[in-house]
Amino acid sequence: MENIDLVYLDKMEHIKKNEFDKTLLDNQKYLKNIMENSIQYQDSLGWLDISEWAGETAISNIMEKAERVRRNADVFVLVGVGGSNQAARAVIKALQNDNGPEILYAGNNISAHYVRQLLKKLKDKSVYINVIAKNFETLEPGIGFRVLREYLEGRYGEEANKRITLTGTRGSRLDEIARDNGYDFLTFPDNIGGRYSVLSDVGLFPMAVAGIDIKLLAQGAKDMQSYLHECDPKENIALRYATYRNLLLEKGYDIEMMAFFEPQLHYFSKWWIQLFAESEGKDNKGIYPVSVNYSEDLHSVGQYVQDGQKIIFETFIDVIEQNESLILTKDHVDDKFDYLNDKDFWDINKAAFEATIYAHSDSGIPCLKITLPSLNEYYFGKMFYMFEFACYVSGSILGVNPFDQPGVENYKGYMFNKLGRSDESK
Ligand SMILES: O=P(O)(O)OC[C@H]1O[C@](O)(CO)[C@@H](O)[C@@H]1O
Repeated sequence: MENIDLVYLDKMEHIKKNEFDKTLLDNQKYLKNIMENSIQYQDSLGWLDISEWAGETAISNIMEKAERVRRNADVFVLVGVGGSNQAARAVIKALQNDNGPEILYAGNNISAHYVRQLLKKLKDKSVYINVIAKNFETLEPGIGFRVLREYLEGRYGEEANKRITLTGTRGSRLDEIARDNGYDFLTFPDNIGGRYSVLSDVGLFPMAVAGIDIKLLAQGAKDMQSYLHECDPKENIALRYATYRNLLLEKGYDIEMMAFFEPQLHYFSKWWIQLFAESEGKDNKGIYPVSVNYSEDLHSVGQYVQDGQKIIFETFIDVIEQNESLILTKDHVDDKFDYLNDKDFWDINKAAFEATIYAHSDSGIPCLKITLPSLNEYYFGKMFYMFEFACYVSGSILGVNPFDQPGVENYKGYMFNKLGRSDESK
């Protein structure tokens, strides 16, 4: 199988070749530190070797449990927020085909309107849910679970417990609730934070329920792991990516914009945003990660990217293998689009991609291009592992702890006060 590739386009030479080579050499010390299993973040590195939580036994256990739900569910509701739902949602939204249960999402907002609409969608359907939360203190999944639990008990009575799977850390409140009520329980690994948890029960169980080939996804991640751990450091895509982005930050490029022309990648970019924002945005440091869904967003932020302040660099995802075809046929109306007759949407989209990256890099915007051989489970696995690894390297270069998120707690304190949470309910 081919690998993911990284190309850097920089017409104005913001980063000179010798500067890059020298910095890359210098940054190899961070890679070495990671490979030598630095003890610094030992309690957060359960994702680094995927065999710990996504080895063969784990995968077959997940598949067996998922098969029971797949056979019986019309609708499967994933209840979770942030690292607890983003990775599964990214893959399911991109790759799920028509067979298997419909996957819905709850516990990722506190909107009365959203939850009411969701409950309407469950009517007359066979409903199963999976609640995923590391500590089960976050408000969104907490009250999302309560609403759905009441709904399921109202509809199925004592049988409701067979329709509920909880994913939490061993010994957590969620674990106790599962034991007290006879719910199925999966493990949220203690040694993995939410945003790094895709290759564990957290990300893989909902994917398997949706019919995603999780074996292939784990294989992609495993191959990327071996490559990143064994390749020549000068070729290491994660080290190169981390080096480019930190050099660009030093030169005033404070915003990284992930850009793609396949809407299938929308939720993947949301996963990527959480990964880098929570890992690097601390101690008054970090690149601000955002994403754009081109070509649509060329008609909104495209103007700013091209002509606005030069504070943005773009990371394009270029999908190589054509995954669909739609030919524009000649039409009886003279709509002035005949120059596109017999052309495939795929090729028109590619032309838009090439024109955009040319126009942006030509006007001095530094552009990274990640070539993705195909949009399938295998390459999603590779991308997940590559970006997680790169985030660890990049956070180390930046000098921050890539595994905590102390800032998130701030607003929570004020919100809990407003809502009257007492110390006893902690
Ligand atoms: O799995 P939990 O504990 O509900 O946390 C969900 C998410 O909430 C956050 O703490 C942010 O509020 C993320 O870091 C995390 O992924």
